Amino acid sequence: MRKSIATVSVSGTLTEKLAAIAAAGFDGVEIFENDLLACPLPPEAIRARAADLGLSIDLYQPFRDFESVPADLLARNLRRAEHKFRLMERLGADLLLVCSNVSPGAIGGDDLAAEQLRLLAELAAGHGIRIAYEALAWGRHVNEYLHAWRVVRMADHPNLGVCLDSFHILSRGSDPIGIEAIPGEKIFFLQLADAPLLAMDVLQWSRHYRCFPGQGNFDVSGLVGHTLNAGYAGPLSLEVFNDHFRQADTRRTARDGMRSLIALEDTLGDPAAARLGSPPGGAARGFAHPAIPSGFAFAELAGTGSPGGGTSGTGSSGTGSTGGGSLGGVLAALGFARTGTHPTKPVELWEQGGARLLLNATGEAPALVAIGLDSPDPAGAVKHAESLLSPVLPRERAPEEARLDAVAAPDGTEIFFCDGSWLSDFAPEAPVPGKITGIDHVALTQPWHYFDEGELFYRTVLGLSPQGSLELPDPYGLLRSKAMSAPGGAVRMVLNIAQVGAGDIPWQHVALACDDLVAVARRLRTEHPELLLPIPGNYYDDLDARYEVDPELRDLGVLYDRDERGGEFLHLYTVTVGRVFFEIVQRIGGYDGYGAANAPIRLAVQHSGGN
Ligand SMILES: O=C(O)c1ccc(O)c(O)c1
Ligand SMILES: [Mg+2]
Repeated sequence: MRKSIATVSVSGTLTEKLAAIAAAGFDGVEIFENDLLACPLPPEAIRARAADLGLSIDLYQPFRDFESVPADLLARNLRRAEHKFRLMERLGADLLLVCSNVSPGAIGGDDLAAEQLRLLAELAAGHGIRIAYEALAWGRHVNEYLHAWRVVRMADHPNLGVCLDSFHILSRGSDPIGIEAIPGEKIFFLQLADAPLLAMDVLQWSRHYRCFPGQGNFDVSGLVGHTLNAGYAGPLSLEVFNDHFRQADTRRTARDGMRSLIALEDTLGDPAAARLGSPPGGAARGFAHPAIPSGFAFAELAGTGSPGGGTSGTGSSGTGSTGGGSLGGVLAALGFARTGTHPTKPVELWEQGGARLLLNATGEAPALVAIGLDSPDPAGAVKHAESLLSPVLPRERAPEEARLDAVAAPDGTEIFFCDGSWLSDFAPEAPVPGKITGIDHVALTQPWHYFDEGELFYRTVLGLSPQGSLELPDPYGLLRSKAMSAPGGAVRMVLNIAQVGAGDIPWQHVALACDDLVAVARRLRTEHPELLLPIPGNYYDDLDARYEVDPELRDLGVLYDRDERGGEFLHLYTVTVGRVFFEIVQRIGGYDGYGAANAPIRLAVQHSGGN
C-alpha cells in the first residue's frame, strides 16, 4: 500500500521534513498548514520540491470550524475555503481535510452540518478538489466517526467523504467494526496513530502523546483491517503529534515511522497475526515474525581483560562503583571462570552454568556492547531486521570463524543472531558448575527522545512483547522503564530512558539467574563484600512492615519483592564497573516481574553511594 505521513509528525522546517520523509521511503505527505505558512517557498516551489523528491501531496490540512455555523459565518468560511482551494491548486493538492467544528458557537443538528458541507463540496468541485470530513474526538457536535459518516451520507456529494483517524476512533473507545459499513470509496483518507493508554483529557492526549503504530496500546492494525475490508484503497498515512518527536532527529523519526508501517503491513498480510490485535488495555499485539529468539546466547562486555592483566575501567561516579576493578575480577568473584579465548580477537569467554559472557578488551570504559540471542533462523532474523530498516553490521572474520549476523539496536547495542556455532570459535573448556544458571535479563538505556523507537525495534525486529511500563522515582527525576519479553520469558529486556533530570543515567546491567540467591549472597558477603551494593537499613525496616521475610536478607543486602499471586523475587546488585553492574536474581513461584518496587532504592544508592 502507499505510505504517507503528515509533516506535523517530524521535527524541522518544511523542506527538512520533505527531504527526511522522502529519504525514509514514503510515497506521499500530508502538508500541515503551519508548516506551509512558515515556509519561505511559494506553493509552486513546495510542489516542485515534493515532486523532485518523488513525494505526492496527498492531503492539505486542517481546515477548521467550517460547518454548523450561522449564515454570516458560513459566508466568511466559504470565502476562507475559496482561498485555500486556490492555494491547493498552486500546491497540486486535491484533498482537503476538514475537521469537525470544535467551537462552542457551533450549532447542533446534522441537517445544517450536511447542508453546509454540501455547499463546501460543491465549491471544491469547481477546483477539482475533494473534502475529507474528520470527526475530532473533541468536536462540539460531531466527535464520532460514524456520526461524521451520517453527515457525509446526508450531504450526498461526490466530492465529500470521510477521513478516518485511528486516534480519534480508538481514544473514544468506539468500535472500529463500524468502518465496514462505510463504502470504501467514501473513505477519502486514513490517518494512523497509536497512543499509550492515559487517563487524561482527549485533546491533550492527542496533541502530545500520539505515537507510531506499534508504540502504544491501540489495535491500529485491527482498525486498518476493517478499513481495507470496507474497500479503502488510499494511502496509510501517519499523523502523529508527539512532544518527543518534535524534538528528535527528523530523519530518524521519519525512518521509525516507516518501520512502523512496514511492521503494520506485516500484520495485515497474515490474518492470524492481525487477529492478535489487542483491545485497549489488553495484551500485546503480535507482529509477524520469522524467528523469535529462544534465549540469550551471550552478553558482550567491552573494556577490560582478565583480573590480572588487560585494561581495567574505573567507575565513573565515586560511590557505588569499584575503584579500579576489572570486569574479569567481578566475574571471577561472582563464580565465573574464563573458559575460552577467541582465536583472532581480544575476546574471552567467561561461563558459569548456562550464563555466557564475552569480555572484549577494547580498552574503553566497561560497557555492555552486544547481546547474542539464540535464534531458530539467524539468516531469516537478519533479513527480517533489514526489511524493518535496521542497520545490518559488517563483520570482519577469519574464513574458519563462525558467521555471526548482527544488527544495531537504536541505542547502538549490537544484537547478534546465533545458532550455537559461534561457541566453537572459543574452543571452550567445560563450564564450571556454579549457582548461576543463565542470563535472566539485560537492561539497556535508550537515548533521550528515542524510547518509543526502542520499543518498536524490540517489538518488531526481535518479536518481543511489552510487559508493562513504569515510571520509577530517582533522586533527580523520574526514570521511564519498560520490560519486553519473548514467550515464557526466554529472553527478557528492560528498556530504561537514558536521561533523568539534567543528567544521563549511564548504567546498563546484566541480570544473572540463580536458584539459590541466599547462598550466592552469603559467599559474596564473606569473600567480596566490597562488590555488594549497600542497601539502606530503612529499606529493610519497611520490608519488615510489609512482609515477614528472613532477617538474613538485611545482613546480606538482598532485596525482595512479591507479586499478587504469591510469586517471589530475591535479588542483589553489585557495584558499578564503568557503565555496567550486575544483578543476580532468583524467581520463585512464577514471579514474572523485575523487582520494580526496589529499583528506586537502587537508583538512589547508585547516585549517592549512601550519602
Ligand atoms: O489536533 C488537531 O487539531 C487535529 C488536526 C487535524 C487532525 O487530522 C487531527 O487528527 C487533529
Ligand atoms: Mg487526524
